[in-house]
Amino acid sequence: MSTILIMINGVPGKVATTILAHAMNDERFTVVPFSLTGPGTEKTVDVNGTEITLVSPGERGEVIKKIKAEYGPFVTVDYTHPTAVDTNVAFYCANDLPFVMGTTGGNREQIREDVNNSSIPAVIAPNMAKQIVGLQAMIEYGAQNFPGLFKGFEMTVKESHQSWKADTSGTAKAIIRQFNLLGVDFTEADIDMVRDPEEQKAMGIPEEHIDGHGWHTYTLKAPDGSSEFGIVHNINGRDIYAEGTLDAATYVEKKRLEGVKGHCFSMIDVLKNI
Ligand SMILES: NC(=O)C1=CN([C@@H]2O[C@H](COP(=O)(O)OP(=O)(O)OC[C@H]3O[C@@H](n4cnc5c(N)ncnc54)[C@H](OP(=O)(O)O)[C@@H]3O)[C@@H](O)[C@H]2O)C=CC1
Ligand SMILES: O=C(O)C1=N[C@H](C(=O)O)C[C@H](O)C1
Repeated sequence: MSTILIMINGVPGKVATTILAHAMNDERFTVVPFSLTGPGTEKTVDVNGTEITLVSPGERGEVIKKIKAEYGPFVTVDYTHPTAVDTNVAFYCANDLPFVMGTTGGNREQIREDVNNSSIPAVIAPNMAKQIVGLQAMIEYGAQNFPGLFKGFEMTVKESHQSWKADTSGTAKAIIRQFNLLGVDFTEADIDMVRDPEEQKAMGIPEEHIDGHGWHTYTLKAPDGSSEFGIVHNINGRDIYAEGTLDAATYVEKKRLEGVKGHCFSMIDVLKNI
């Protein structure tokens, strides 16, 4: 059976490197040993004994032509930086690189429009952990079938991540949008973001995961105070994102082979079809 060629961008970043290590151990994939990265000065990095060549933003136009000529079609996975999302998507669309976008941030409407106007399929989602995607699907079902169910309820949202995270949680933003449809009055600005390690330790986040976690709590209180509902998803480390990301990569490859062009899929699409 032939394997799927995969290039993971954002190495030596934390999540990109984790996903790369998982892909190397997954018999469905062969890794393209290049990674489009940021302006850092490293030229190569060793990941589990494989040398990955890092391609800086200024070099990528030339290098990608050579990679395509040498390897043929491959799936691109992006775990880079919120400030890089818009230009990366424009680059993937312009160079016909079907992709999985795990990076949060950017202009989400614009990136969907870019894909819709391109010749490639893509999966775009702020969370690739399949159990969280399942939870999102349940909330979306509620929003579509019982709009206004939580009207008048008071919502609080707390999300905690490693101190250097560049943006507000993309997952929290996506879940809030569904709760808005369920009737809750809440905006992204109301999210309680925790980035202070001391506060995180006091919340019970294990010391070894202060530098890599995503803890989310959503609570809803009835207007008369008589009832309270809660949703919690607490993730330590980054391994949980690998399975969903790699399933999304197989999905994008399947869509490419089917000839799908200019279409954005979600992780809920992936979950339903894998
Ligand atoms: N969808 C999901 O399930 C998940 C999404 N995420 C998201 O993934 C993203 C990455 O997170 P994380 O690994 O923790 O971040 P890191 O800061 O550890 O890594 C980001 C990497 O991106 C690189 N980078 C910066 N600019 C560019 C550019 N223009 N093109 C390509 N690469 C660039 C950085 O390079 P340099 O050091 O040179 O700047 C760095 O290597 C975040 O948006 C995060 O929210 C995280 C977990 C799960
Ligand atoms: O930066 C992270 O770490 C994470 N980012 C995603 C988000 O912004 O929601 C997903 C997860 O929470 C981890």
